[in-house]
Amino acid sequence: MSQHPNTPILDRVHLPSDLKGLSDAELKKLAAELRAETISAVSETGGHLGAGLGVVELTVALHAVFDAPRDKIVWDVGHQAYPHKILTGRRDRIRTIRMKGGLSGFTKRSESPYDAFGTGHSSTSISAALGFAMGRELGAETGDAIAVIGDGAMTGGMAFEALNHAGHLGKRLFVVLNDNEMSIAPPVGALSAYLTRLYSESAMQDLKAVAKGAVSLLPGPFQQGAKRAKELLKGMAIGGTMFEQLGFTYVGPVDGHDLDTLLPLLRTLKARATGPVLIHALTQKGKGYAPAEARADKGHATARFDVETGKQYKAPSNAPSYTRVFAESLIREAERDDRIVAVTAAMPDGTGLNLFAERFPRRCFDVGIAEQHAVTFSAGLAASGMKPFCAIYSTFLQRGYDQIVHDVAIQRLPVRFAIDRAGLVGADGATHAGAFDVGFMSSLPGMVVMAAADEAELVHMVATAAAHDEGPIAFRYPRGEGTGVDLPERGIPLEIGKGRIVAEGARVAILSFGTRLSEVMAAREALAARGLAPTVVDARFAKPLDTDLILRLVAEHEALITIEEGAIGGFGSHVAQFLAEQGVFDRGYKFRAMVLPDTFIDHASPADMYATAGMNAPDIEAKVLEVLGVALARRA
Ligand SMILES: Cc1ncc(C[n+]2csc(CCOP(=O)(O)OP(=O)(O)O)c2C)c(N)n1
Ligand SMILES: CC(=O)[C@@H](O)[C@H](O)COP(=O)(O)O
Ligand SMILES: [Mg+2]
Repeated sequence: MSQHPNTPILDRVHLPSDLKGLSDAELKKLAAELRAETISAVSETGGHLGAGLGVVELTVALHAVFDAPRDKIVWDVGHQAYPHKILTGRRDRIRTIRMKGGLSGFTKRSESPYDAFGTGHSSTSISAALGFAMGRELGAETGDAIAVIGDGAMTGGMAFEALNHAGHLGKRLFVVLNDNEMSIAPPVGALSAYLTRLYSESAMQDLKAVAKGAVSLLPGPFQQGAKRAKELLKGMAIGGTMFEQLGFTYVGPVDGHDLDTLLPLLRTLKARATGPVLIHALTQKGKGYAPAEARADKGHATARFDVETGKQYKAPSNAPSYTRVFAESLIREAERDDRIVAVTAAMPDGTGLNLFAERFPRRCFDVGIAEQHAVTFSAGLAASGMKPFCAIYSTFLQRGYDQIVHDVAIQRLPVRFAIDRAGLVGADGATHAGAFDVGFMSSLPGMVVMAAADEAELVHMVATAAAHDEGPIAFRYPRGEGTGVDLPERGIPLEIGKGRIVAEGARVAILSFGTRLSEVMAAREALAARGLAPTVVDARFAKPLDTDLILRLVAEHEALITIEEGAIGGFGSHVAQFLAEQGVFDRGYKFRAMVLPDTFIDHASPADMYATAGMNAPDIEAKVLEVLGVALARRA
């Protein structure tokens, strides 16, 4: 069907196969339309903007040259995949992204055959792409494997594990290093400096010659006896790039926004590559949208915004965020104790340690996206007598678990783990849920595990951690705003292993661990209408348990219910284990543990996710009635 010449090309593109018939000039026009559509969509939904704008041309070029879904494109982290989603049959749903029932904010296999691999956590793409490549070598029905990994993600250790293995195997694999000189914050580390040298010391390869068919600029494997890329890098001390030392053909640096370069380059590489190839593409995070380009984070994450002005529509906050309360409390403790230092893994702003770094620049370390290193680096700091606060989101702390066990717990080193984003986090969905830290931390001998019920409790827990030198200690708190409770002038160290009674009552005792406490109190209010008034306790500690208090509650109540923002294996499991060992269940004592269900809960608002998990006030009310055998009359 002939289209009106002014019909946007994007209106004609539903799947990557629709790109094959487009000329290079039309592909360039498409890129401009795709960028505009990405900006428009994110302005309505909020989400990750800068990274996607930085890969618009790469997205068009990769889908024009390669043949997804047979060819597997793996987007590292996946936060840059909005343009990819628009080109792969999801333009009609892109304005549902990160919303309940909508598209995931990252790539997700169950969402589309074009999402070759689920991402969300950084630095996994090369490993996954190599897996696809070796599957192909062994006869799987797949084509090429292409990992698109950012300069920030490249600082993740597993990226090097994968490069090392890929270089060893020597099989055809493409790695596009999307180098925009940004992580969430400006990147840290020697690798970033090295990458900068790669394109400051060596002329940007003028690969336009490739467009004329002259391939003389490409490295040796692409033509007999020709000069290798090393000619372009001969000024480098090591004679060739680090990537070549690892067995890759290094191609670059190239302009990652120039389709006149990218298209012929990718076509040539696709036609000729016989082994692993790393294409070093220079891009700009937030490219093509001035308000994003101008921001310090280049528009990494954004609320909904006005396209014309870039002004974000941010709901007014009623209370400081838990993150801010943590950071300000830590600063106050650090003013009194110069042994306190802080460690973040590429999340200075997300953890609030950017505030700490402003105050104590020499005592704050951003190690890059390197959680394993962050943990053992903290262990080294503790072993040297410092008081390290290792601030890592619950979900990302999973990356450093062996280091927590082997380097911290076994040696009983007093590392303080500030575990932010505990529980269900909302729009980032299942990959970012802080669901498991209570379980994996409280099973470790000698680990103290706390959860703040509100931001005032968090202030005291920071003080408790600062004072606790006997071994490792962890405290968790959720994403987002606090409850608005008054904050104490100064944190007072809590007695380790002791909970607090929040409300005296009868018949049922609810032992709450963390911020479900507010929902518990709301349920208690609703139960009053039925003449029921449960005792409510803020456990404060999952380890060590307040066993005296638990036994007293058992003695004084018919039933005990625990609740926590975590999966099975955490606080409730430890209470159940303790009661079982005490023989409490032998006499049929009633006990329920409210934990996250044994499933991964998709993105929505945190309240909606907790409703799905059955852990809001109505669910708690129902649990009390169920354990007492009281029928829950239909609520009007
Ligand atoms: C293991 C892990 N740690 C931290 C994060 C948080 N995070 C998301 S994106 C990002 C920066 C990624 O930088 P880069 O790879 O350069 O991509 P860019 O945003 O620059 O496109 C970080 C630290 C994560 N997703 N996974
Ligand atoms: C893509 C990624 O992993 C981070 O940007 C993450 O989304 C940050 O989460 P917060 O928004 O909770 O800081
Ligand atoms: Mg980057």
